[in-house]
Order: sequence, then C-alpha cells, then structure tokens
Amino acid sequence: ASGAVLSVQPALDHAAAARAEASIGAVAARIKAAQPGLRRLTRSPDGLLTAQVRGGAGPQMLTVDPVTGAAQPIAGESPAMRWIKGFHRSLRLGEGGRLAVGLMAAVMALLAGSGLWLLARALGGWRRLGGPVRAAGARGWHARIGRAAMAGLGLSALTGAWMSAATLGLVPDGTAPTLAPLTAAGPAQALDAMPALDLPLAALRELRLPARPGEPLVLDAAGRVTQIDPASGMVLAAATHGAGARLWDWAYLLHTGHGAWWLGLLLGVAAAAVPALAGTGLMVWAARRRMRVPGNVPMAEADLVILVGTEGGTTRGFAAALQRAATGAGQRVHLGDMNDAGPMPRARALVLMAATWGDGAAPASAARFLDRLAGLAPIPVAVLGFGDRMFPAFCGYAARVQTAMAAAGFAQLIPPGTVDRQSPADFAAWARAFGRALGLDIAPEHRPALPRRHALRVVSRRDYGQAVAAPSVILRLSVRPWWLGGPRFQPGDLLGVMAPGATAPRFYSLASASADGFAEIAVRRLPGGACSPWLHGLHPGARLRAFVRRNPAFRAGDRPTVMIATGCGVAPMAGLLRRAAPGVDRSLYLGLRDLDSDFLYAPELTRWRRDGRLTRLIPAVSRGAAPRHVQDRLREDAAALRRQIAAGARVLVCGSLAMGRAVAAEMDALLAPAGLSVARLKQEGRYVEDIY
Ligand SMILES: Cc1cc2nc3c(=O)[nH]c(=O)nc-3n(C[C@H](O)[C@H](O)[C@H](O)COP(=O)(O)O)c2cc1C
Repeated sequence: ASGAVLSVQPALDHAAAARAEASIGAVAARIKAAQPGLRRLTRSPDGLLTAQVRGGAGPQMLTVDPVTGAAQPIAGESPAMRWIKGFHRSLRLGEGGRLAVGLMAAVMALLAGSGLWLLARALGGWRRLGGPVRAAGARGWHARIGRAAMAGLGLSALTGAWMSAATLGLVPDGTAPTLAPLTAAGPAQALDAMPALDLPLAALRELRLPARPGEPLVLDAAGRVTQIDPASGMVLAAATHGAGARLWDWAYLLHTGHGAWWLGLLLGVAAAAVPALAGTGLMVWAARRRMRVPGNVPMAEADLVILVGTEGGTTRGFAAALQRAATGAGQRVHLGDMNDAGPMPRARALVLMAATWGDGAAPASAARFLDRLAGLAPIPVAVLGFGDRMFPAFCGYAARVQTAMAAAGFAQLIPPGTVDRQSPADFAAWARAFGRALGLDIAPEHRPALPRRHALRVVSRRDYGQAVAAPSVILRLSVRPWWLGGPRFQPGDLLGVMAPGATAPRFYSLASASADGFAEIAVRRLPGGACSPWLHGLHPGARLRAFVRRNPAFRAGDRPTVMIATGCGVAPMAGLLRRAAPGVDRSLYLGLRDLDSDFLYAPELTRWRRDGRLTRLIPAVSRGAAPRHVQDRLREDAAALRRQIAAGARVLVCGSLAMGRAVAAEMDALLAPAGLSVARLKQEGRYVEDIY
C-alpha cells in the first residue's frame, strides 16, 4: 500500500517540472544571474531543478524554473509523505527495519516467480500463460489479478531488494566517484561560454560551483563526474560512474519510477494488487482446507490411488464414496486430482474418474493429466467416465484417457465404465465390478445432491416457428438478485430444469446474465420430449424451479468473435450481445427456416446491428426460393473467415448436433489453407461448441 501511494510522486514531479531545450551552461548562467549566491544545481530524474543558494540569510534550497531562472523556496515534503516513505524503506524501525524490508522484497520476488510458475502449470504450459483462465471464484480472480500484476510486482520486489542491499552496504550504491581537488587559475568564464557545460539539461544530475576562487567546477552529468577549469571552461579531470552506480541508477528508476513516471504509475497499480492477491489467496487456501479428505493417505504410500477429473465437482462425491468404502475394506487409499498425478510406488491399482466437458474436453482438474502421463510408471488402471448421453462426445475425455493409458503401457484392471448424468446405479454397478477385480468386498453408493434450485417465475413469452413446424418459445424468467440469494450466471451458462415427474434435468443455454436481472431461455418443442412440451405450456405467472450450471468455456470477451447458431441456438449469442460493447468485430451466422416465422430475437439483433455491437448478421434461410444453410454461408465467406480466425477471432457454435458437425467440417475445409483446424482451435479454447 505504501508503494502504491509513493508511486504517484514521479508523475506529480513530472507534471510540475518545466522543460527547457537549453544546455546546462545556458540554464546555469540564467539561474546564476537571478541568484548570484548559486552554489549547487541538481536535477531530479523527473526533471525538477533544485538550487542551493548562499545568501545573507544562510544557505537556502530553491526550486528553479530553467526557462526564466525564477525561484521559489521548496515547500518540503508533507509530514504524511515523509512518514510513508520512512515506513516503506524501513518500517520506521531503523537498520533492523531496513533488513526486514529487504528480506520481504526478496520473498516477494520469490512469490511472484513461483506464482507465475504455478499459473503457467495450471493453464497447461508457458505458451498458454496469456490464455483464458477457467477457474471460478477466488481461484479465478487470484490467477487473473496475479497474472496482470506479476511483472510489476516481480520488478518492484527485485529492485527493492537490490536497493535495500545497497543501503545496507552489501552491494555498491549510487554514490558518485570523487576526484582529487585541483586548483585552477585565472578569472572565471561565464557559465554559458564553457564548452564542458554544453550538454543538454536532461543529462544533468548535479553541478557544483566553486565556493572560493581557484576551485574547479564539479559536474555530474551523462554518467560522468568531471572537474572543469573555471578559467578555460575545459575539463581538467573525469571519472565515469562505476558499474555499481549504474546498477543502482537502474534499480532506482525501475523501483521508484523517478525518471519514468508512467512506469511509476504502472508499478503503483501492481502494488495495489497485493492486498487483493492476499485476500483471494487466503480464500483459496481456506477452500482447500475444507476440501481435505478425512483418512487420506499420501500418494506415495497408498495401495490404491483414486484421481478425479472434475469441473463442476460432482465426480468428487463419487470418488469420496469409493475412497471411504475401500478404506473401510482395509486399503490405504489416496484421493486426489488427476492434475496432481505423481509417483505411486506402492499402489497396486490406479482409478481415474473423469468427467467430460465442452464436447470431449478435459475438465479443469484434469487439464494437465495427459502431459504428466509420460512420467508415471505403469500399474493396472480402471477408468470411469462421467458424462451425459445428450452430448455427442459422451464421456469423450475418459475415452481419450483410456486410449492414452493403454498406449503408455498401463494394463486394464477392468473395462472402462461410464456414468450417465451422475446415475447412482451406473456407479454402484461399476464399483462392484471394480471391488471384485481387486478382491475387495465393497458396495459404495453415492446419490449426488441436486444443485441448489432457485424459484423462478415466467415473466413473458414470445412464440415463434409454428408456421414452419419448428415451435419455439423465448421464456423470460424473473430471478432474485444474487445478493438476496438468487443465482449468478453469464450468457452461455446452462439452466437446469426438471419437469414434474422427470428423472433427470434438461439444460438450456442462458440468453442473459444475472446482471440483466432476469433469466432467459429459448426452447424448441420436441414432440414427446421430457421437458420442452412442459415448458411450452408455461404462461406468464407460472412458477418453476431450476439451477444454474456454469459453462465457462462459452464466453466471448472483448475479442473478435464469429458466432454460428441455428434455431434456439441463437439464445446464448443474444445473451452475449446484450452485454457486449460496440467496437469489436462480431459476426453472427444465423440459420433459420423462415424470416417471418422463426427469426428469434429479430428486433434485438436488428438494433444491435445498428448500434455496432454486431458487425455483421448473415442469415441462412433454409426454406423458400433459394434455401441456404449456415455452412453454405460460411463457404461463401471462406476467405474473410480464414483471415479473421488466423488473426485470433474466437468461434462460438450453438445449435443442433447435426449442424455442429456440418459446421465443423466446413470450418476444417476453409481453415486448412491457413494451416489451422477445428481441433487445433479447440485446443486453444478458440472454438467452443454448445451443441445438443
Ligand atoms: C457445458 C457442459 C459440457 C458438457 N460436455 C459433455 C460432453 O461433451 N460429453 C459428455 O459425456 N458429458 C458432457 N457434459 C456432462 C458432464 O460431463 C457431466 O455432467 C459430469 O457428470 C459432470 O461432472 P463434474 O461435476 O465432476 O464436472 C457436459 C456438461 C456441461 C455442463
């Protein structure tokens, strides 16, 4: 905090300093004419000129204007600023305080470095360091704030440690070299006529004028200390600043921002991030403590290692049930995250329980697992996938893990299993088979609690598509604000709805953020569906209960975005646009049957097109004179799309499974000439699908 306050000073000094294009000699002459008692002239890195003047009233310090030579007494630092500076340098505790501050700076440099390393590891490598952070809550904020402030904090900490070491005499400081006094002869020349003073004012650090006749002038400028003969104005002797002093100068500049006021402000912002980092760090630590598993054995000592790949956290509940049952059967069990896989010398089996997210992608706690696989010694393995049969890549990530394990030489303990929609029966059946394979008599059971459900009320409905046999409805639902216990969500997150009598929830992409004050979904009526006919029967005033599932991959941010949607798939796109600001290139390829019947969000999209949030709206109308599908439109725009995506645009796709596949194939074809592919973009988190 003290650093953040002090960081403002260079900018203030910079603003206060008048600039002059003149030479040191000319400015010194001007000031000497106005202040005959001038003894010493110094220039701060920010450009403030200070004169020491000896007059009838004794020595005086003045701030001088290099253009006019006018001077005013220095107001002196405010007591508050002096106090803060003292605190910042030594906690106001003298030499011991200095040492403590130096050590704290060194520790901070280590923390910044190790924090960066951990972040790179969590994001999947140094090259992904700039990529999106998926973690939610305090963890996500800790990572984002840390990443933004890391360079500034590291720099402040390293240079601060160096400066503390210098004031303690451990490394050389910025003291200028001293020269042996020489005597000069003859009447003094005018300052503005001396060749040795013909240097730009910006190079000046200090100029000392002779106190007595016969003494030389001493100039510290441009990295050299010189003695100047007042009679000839020529250099008598010179010494350059040593490496130590130059290092000190750099450390001073980079630490304080004196001499680079904008750097000072940036460092100040970074310093202000420290309290935020401390707060979020503490929250992460507390959450970790709450997650501690009772009876957990370290990985290196366990007979059985259970590793979990989860994003939403539900898979962990199943894993804990297995851990408890196996522990009860006398096994020494380790339960941890797939990302933390390491040596397990005593284990006789490894269990991998992995959910799948975002069309076959790894969940957060397993993102790094496959990279670490090469370092593991093969032991028998059992893979259990968690997923949802609604998704095309059902348990796709678990299948990838299974293939990779086999390739790495891990024998299969039992065939891979799957758990659909967190089915307790699926899990119990797999667990019994697993127990038999290990000779354990276990029957673990786990019934996941439904996520907290919120009461919603239908506020309005808009009906579309009857005329073209695609009945769709946009339902706007009231929600309680989150600070009163209501749900928090972003466009693209999913609303889980359980129709009366249904056994499993259905998910709908949200077309609004909780900040909009309502939840909105678009529902296509599927004949014989478990949920959509029921939702289609709801009218304003009707009540329902629903929960929110985060879908952090489906975000647009402020990057150029290519959105591709058909039918009700336009809902999350509308949500993103509702919250978007103009000025970013966004295009929407929208598949529909008939412009007059099933053009959902037509008024909004037209408005957003006009106010600049949506750069292009490209409808693909599949019925009528010239039927088109979105993939046809993509093909027509191939060259432009290739350019945009190669330049970093994100692609978001939402709609039916068939459409998602057709679009991916078209995209692969049009991206190939740029050396890109859908798979590659997916890996970079730049091609995100929400297809069903
Ligand atoms: C946004 C999102 C994407 C999903 N993608 C898939 C998928 O591609 N394949 C699949 O089998 N399951 C998918 N699922 C279902 C989850 O894998 C399943 O709900 C799992 O039980 C979640 O486990 P977790 O809470 O431990 O992360 C997805 C779920 C969500 C919310």
